[in-house]
Parts: sequence; structure tokens; C-alpha cells
Amino acid sequence: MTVRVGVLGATGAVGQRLIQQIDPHPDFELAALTASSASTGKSYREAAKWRVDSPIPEDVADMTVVATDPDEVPDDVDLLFSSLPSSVGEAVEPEFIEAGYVMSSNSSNFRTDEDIPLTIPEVNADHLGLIEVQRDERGWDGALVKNPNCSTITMVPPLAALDEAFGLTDVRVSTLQAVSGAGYSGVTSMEIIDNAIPHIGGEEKKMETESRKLLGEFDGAEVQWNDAEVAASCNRIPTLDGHLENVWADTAEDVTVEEAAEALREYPSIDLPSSPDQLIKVFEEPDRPQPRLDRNQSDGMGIAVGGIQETENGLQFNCLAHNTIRGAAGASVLNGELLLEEGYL
Ligand SMILES: NC(=O)C1=CN([C@@H]2O[C@H](COP(=O)(O)OP(=O)(O)OC[C@H]3O[C@@H](n4cnc5c(N)ncnc54)[C@H](OP(=O)(O)O)[C@@H]3O)[C@@H](O)[C@H]2O)C=CC1
Ligand SMILES: N[C@@H](CC(=O)OP(=O)(O)O)C(=O)O
Repeated sequence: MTVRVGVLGATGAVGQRLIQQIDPHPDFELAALTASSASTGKSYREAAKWRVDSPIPEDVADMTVVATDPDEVPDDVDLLFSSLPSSVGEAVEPEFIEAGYVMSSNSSNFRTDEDIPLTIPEVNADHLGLIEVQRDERGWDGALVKNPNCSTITMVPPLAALDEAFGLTDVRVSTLQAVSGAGYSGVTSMEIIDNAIPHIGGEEKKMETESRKLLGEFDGAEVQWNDAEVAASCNRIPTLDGHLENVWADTAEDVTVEEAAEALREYPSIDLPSSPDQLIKVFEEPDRPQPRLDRNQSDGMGIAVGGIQETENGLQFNCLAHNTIRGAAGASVLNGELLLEEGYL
């Protein structure tokens, strides 16, 4: 069965990555593209300043961009991907769900609302059951699932593996985030070249809250957030793609480097088209992972870990993922695949 899909915010940085992922997808067919009033009525080629590292798909380039309005999206579209600015998403996404659409959204609005599933399919696919709760509480016909913030996605699979094996108590993380995370006009070249910026607005709180929800237990009615304390410090550096993070994870049980590496390597993936066969790759070399060398492993959907060391209370390690693929567009597509697999489409 082919699922007809639409992309809201299709002309943006994440929207372009979504099109790159969806165009060759075995189960999804692009049927609607939306953006702001500045783009409405234009061909996608005209409206989107295409900046992705593969050619613009010709069939998509000729599609007409429509307004971000449920009346403008054909009724036979089964699934929407949203990559709208969060302020726009907050106002507009509920209108689509109320109109009956099922949506996989990358935007940060509603991520920590109690009845909204925030999922990384390899980690907490069962949280999708919150859709029944949101339908009961909000009277929605459609459904809304969110993927987390890109920095959060990078560290949570390794943390989930360690939590399952040894129990997490405290997590501290410091990030080195690529400029693509800020969008095309997010940081200027004069700001970032030969520089590092030790502040990314709102990012620390997102990492501290979203991670605890993702690592929480769903009991069929609500998610009990994980008790671990999480503290984050976020920094922008002049890499293009790939967020690198230094993590200190305190564990309830003693753990050696070898035991940690085994738990990470053996953490299971999920059988969905965009999920890698091996979710977490563990490097032995002390200077890996690195953004330029390791962000594209498993087509940008892999999580890389290295530099594992024992500490007084647990472990220290480095992790890396491609922020606009695993951290954004690929994460949304994977959630779309999960919605299909679980019968929501
Ligand atoms: N960049 C990244 O790495 C990541 C981004 N995100 C999140 O994804 C979302 C999109 O980010 P990004 O792609 O970088 O943003 P961009 O600014 O590049 O793109 C925004 C998109 O939304 C459209 N849009 C803007 N305003 C409106 C409006 N009022 N009504 C309808 N459509 C509108 C734009 O259309 P137009 O071209 O016509 O202006 C464009 O298609 C944000 O919520 C961001 O926080 C999450 C993780 C990573
Ligand atoms: N803030 C992230 C990207 C982003 O937009 O995240 P979010 O999806 O939480 O808004 C970064 O700068 O790298």
C-alpha cells in the first residue's frame, strides 16, 4: 500500500530534508507541499531555495506549493509531516488534526504535553499508545506524534541502552552543535567562523525535559517520566551538520568500559525502512566519532558513540548524530513508518 503524504513547511531547511527522504521512500508518495503566503502558488522549484546535498527531485520541483491550511490539502492525503516554525505549528497543527489528518511533526511545540507521544521508535515505540489518550481528551479524529529535539535524539538511544542495563541516576551533557540546527539564516558567517557560541536559546531545557519523557514508562494511560537528573550545556560550533555531545552518565550499578560497549552495541534496532540494522555504532578509536567523518553512517540515521571511560560514579562518553536527518527529517519519517506499521494510517 502506498501512503499519500504532505509536508507542511516544505520549503525550509528541514522541509527540504523531508523531501530528500520521502521522494525515494518505498511506502510514501508526495502529494502536497505547503509553506507561508510568500511561497503559495509558486512551483516548488521557485519557492524553495534548494540547498540539500542531492539534486532537487524533478517530479517534486514542478509541484505547486499551497497554503498551510487544511482546506488546501487534498482529502486523500493520509499522513502529514510538519516542519513549521514552532510558533506556527502551535496554532496550525491542531487545525489539521481536528480535520482528521494524522501528523508526524518535528516542530518543538507540544513535545512535553502529557497526551502527545514523543517517540524515537527504537527506544519508546510503545508511547504511541498515547494517541488513544489524546483522541479521548481532545476529541481529535486525527493523531499527532512528535519527534524530539535534535540534540536530545543524539544522546537518548545510548542513555536508554545504559539505563536498561545499569540504571541511570544522573546525566550531564555538553554539546557541540552544527550550524544547520539554527536553520539557514540562524547564525551569520560573521558570528560563527573562527568562533564558538556558548548559548542556544531554549535548547538546554529541551534536552533536560524531553530526555526524561522519552526514557519514561508508559502504563497505558500516562508516561511516568524517568527519575534521572539531566543537566545540559549547549554550544554552537562552525560544523555544517552533525551534533557531537560529551556525556557523563552516572549509573546505579558499577559498569566497566567493556560492559558499556557491549550494552550499546547490542541495543536493538527496529524493523522499519529508515532504521539502521545496528542503531549504535561504538568506536574503539579515542578520537571518534567526529562530525565530518561519522555523521552519514547508516544514511544519516545511525548514532555513533566513542571515548567511553569509567568515572567515579559511572561513565563518560561522546556521541554524535546527523542533526537534520536522524535529528529532524529522518526522525519524522521514521515516526511516519511507525504510524503505518501500528495501523494508524
Ligand atoms: N534546522 C534543524 O536542524 C532543525 C529544525 N527543527 C525544527 O523544525 C522546524 C523547521 O525548522 P527549519 O526548517 O530550520 O525552518 P525554516 O525557517 O528553514 O523553514 C520554515 C518553513 O515553514 C514555513 N513557514 C514559515 N512561516 C510560516 C507561516 N506563517 N505559515 C506557514 N508556513 C510558514 C516556511 O515557508 P516559506 O519558505 O514560505 O517562508 C518554511 O517552509 C522548526 O520548528 C525547528 O525548530 C528541529 C530540529 C532540527
Ligand atoms: N535548536 C536546535 C535545532 C532545533 O530547531 O531544535 P527544535 O526542534 O527543538 O526546535 C539546534 O539549534 O541545533
